Amino acid sequence: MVGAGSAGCVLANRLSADPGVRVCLIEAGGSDASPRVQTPAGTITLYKSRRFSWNFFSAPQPRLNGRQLHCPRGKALGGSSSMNSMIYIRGDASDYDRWAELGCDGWSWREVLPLFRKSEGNRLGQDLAYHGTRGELAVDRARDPNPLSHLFIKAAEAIGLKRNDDFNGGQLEGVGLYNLTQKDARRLSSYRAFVAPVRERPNLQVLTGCKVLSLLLEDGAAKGVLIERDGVEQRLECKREVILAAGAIGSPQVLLASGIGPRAELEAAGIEVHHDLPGVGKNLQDHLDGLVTVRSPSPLTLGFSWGSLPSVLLSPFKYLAQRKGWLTTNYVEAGGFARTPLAGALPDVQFHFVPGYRSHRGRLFEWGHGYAVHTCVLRPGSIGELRVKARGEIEIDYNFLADPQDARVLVEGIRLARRILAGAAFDGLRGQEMLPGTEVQSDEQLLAYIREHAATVFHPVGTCKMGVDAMSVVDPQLRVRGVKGLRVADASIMPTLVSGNTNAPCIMIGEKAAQMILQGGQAKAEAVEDAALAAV
Ligand SMILES: Cc1cc2nc3c(=O)[nH]c(=O)nc-3n(C[C@H](O)[C@H](O)[C@H](O)COP(=O)(O)OP(=O)(O)OC[C@H]3O[C@@H](n4cnc5c(N)ncnc54)[C@H](O)[C@@H]3O)c2cc1C
Repeated sequence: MVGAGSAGCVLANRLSADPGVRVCLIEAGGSDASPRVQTPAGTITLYKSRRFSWNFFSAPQPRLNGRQLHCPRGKALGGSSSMNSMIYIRGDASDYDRWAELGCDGWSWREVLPLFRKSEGNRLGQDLAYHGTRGELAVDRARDPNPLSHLFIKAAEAIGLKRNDDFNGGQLEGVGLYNLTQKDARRLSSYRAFVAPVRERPNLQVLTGCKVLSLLLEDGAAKGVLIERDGVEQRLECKREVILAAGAIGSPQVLLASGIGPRAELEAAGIEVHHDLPGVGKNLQDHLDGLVTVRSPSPLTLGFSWGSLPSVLLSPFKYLAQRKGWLTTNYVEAGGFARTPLAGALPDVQFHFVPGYRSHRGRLFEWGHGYAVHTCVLRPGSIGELRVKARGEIEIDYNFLADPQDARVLVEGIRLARRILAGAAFDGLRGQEMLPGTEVQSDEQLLAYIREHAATVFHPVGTCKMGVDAMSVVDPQLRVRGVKGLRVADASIMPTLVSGNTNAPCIMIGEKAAQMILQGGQAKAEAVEDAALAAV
């Protein structure tokens, strides 16, 4: 298995639970044993970390003033679940029903809900029709939410948005506190939930610091992988199958480097074509996001100032002694889903409220206080692609705003976010709006602002699309079309982007892949037994 991320870790757990299956989990990154990873508030120090992040940047985006957008992905045990903001959201039931309508049998909401429930260890007493309590993935609330997170909810209710105490309980729309993948105020990555507790299994081997360069292909079948460790290349062969779980950038990159992809592009990059599969790297989708950020005089908000110095200095002690205080925050404790005037029956934007100042200069830290709302386009129409370059390198082209409707939705979403922040709940806390800035009001001005400042909320998916059409890369059993012994199971297989954050859906994809592989193995064993009996 390639990649110990959100999907890879659950898959490694489920497969190795069968003593008859031997699993080798290969991860390019290293250990996750760092307070920056394990402490929720450490999350923002990871985005640009050279140790924990693949710091990808996109190709210049022509409709975003030629800017290259940052695309961090986790590079450590746990993958992106070791650097993400820990929000646990599944999306809308209709997301999965849409996959089924596109020909992905077995992936409708009714069929995937039991898999979400299986891995979940819900600690909030939420509706058992939707939630599991016995899974390894603890799901909790922020341990010590900032008072402003509650104010955001109050202000949103005041403009008519519904309160939602469970975004995963059958109704996405509304505002509330997010569920988080945390246990006792510590991050619970997919690695910590699913692999660390079973690492002693004799049939599970975990290799770190091993980058998979390409697949070993023989007679149209995957026989193993070529890895690089400490500058040395090595061949690892497998008996049964190779599973790529290297994420929406990593998995197509390995396929393309192995000569599996669009023929013309591979040839242009000087890569020998093993299998012409035109969909590899195509269908890239992500949530484009616009920020409203406001200064505040209040040291209640997260931020550095002389006023907040005592609480900042005390925070490590408060965390260690009580598991409370600043270090418990994931910075996006509250948010929700709303319909702009352009929406149909379903929400078209998601909010992430930050009870701290988000820099108007794109910095990680700024002196002083404030609060912010991120607003993203939930069901984007713009579709991008990954392109392979010489030496197998990848160019990420989101193609943002190719669909002009995305810009219109984002303009309306930012307006809605501003209306929330204008509410009485923030009176007394409100300072100057730094972005977009109060002078930015018309559609044209807001669009210009988006072009200059929009970013993503780090949810790339779809680059090894599951489906039954000519552009699909894997079939609904996640087998790579036209190559034997090879599957993909991670964010890349999503045919369409789900309406929400993507970690929980990736964990579900890992569960589903394991279920299909184990059932397939079972069916094969039974067929051999039947054949043997028939021969007697
Ligand atoms: C900063 C950030 C914040 C986010 N916040 C949230 C959030 O709050 N909630 C949420 O639901 N989602 C969030 N996401 C998104 C979510 O975490 C990801 O969509 C999800 O983790 C992806 O899972 P995956 O299994 O597809 O891949 P990953 O978890 O990215 O795993 C892929 C693994 O493969 C490894 N790998 C890649 N290439 C190779 C190779 N060639 N050889 C060996 N190993 C390789 C990587 O190092 C990585 O460990 C966030 C993402 C980021 C980056």
